[in-house]
Amino acid sequence: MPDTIPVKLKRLPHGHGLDLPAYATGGAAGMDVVAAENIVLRPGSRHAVGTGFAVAIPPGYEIQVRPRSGLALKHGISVPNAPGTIDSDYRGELKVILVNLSDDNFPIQRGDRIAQLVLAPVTLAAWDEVEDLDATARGEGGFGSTGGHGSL
Ligand SMILES: O=c1ccn([C@H]2C[C@H](O)[C@@H](COP(=O)(O)OP(=O)(O)OP(=O)(O)O)O2)c(=O)[nH]1
Repeated sequence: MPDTIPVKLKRLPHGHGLDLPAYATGGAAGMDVVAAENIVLRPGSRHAVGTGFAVAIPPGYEIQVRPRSGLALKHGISVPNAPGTIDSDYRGELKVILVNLSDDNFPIQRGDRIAQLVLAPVTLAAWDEVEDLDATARGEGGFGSTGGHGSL
């Protein structure tokens, strides 16, 4: 079993009675998180869905907000900013931005599992500004420079 990291969580008034984010299986990487509100997501629309809680993530970590594959595949419900970033110094309500990519209304009930949260370590970069970068075989090639999507 991986180590667990304590993360402080504060329920907000409208979050009382809801399930806390939880790992659905022993090997799950993400905790399923539930909606704290009822809403109908119309085709093509987006909404920042409240979860009813705020967190204090330890320094050196972030929480990533990721879509659930079942909702994406069956209903076209995704997280347009995936993975959403919850910073360790953020103290507001954790929200899940959802987008409805289907042609049908998608009703969300309070308590429905809408996304998953992954606690992840953060590595900070320190820029080292230089005049020249080391040469590589790729060079400036990118954005399809190695060919299309056919096999190599
Ligand atoms: O899916 C998300 C993404 C962000 N946040 C919260 C936590 C995060 O720490 C804060 C800021 O997010 P981000 O840095 O992605 O937003 P921004 O558009 O750059 O806004 P800001 O200028 O407030 O940083 O908003 C959420 O609750 N859910």
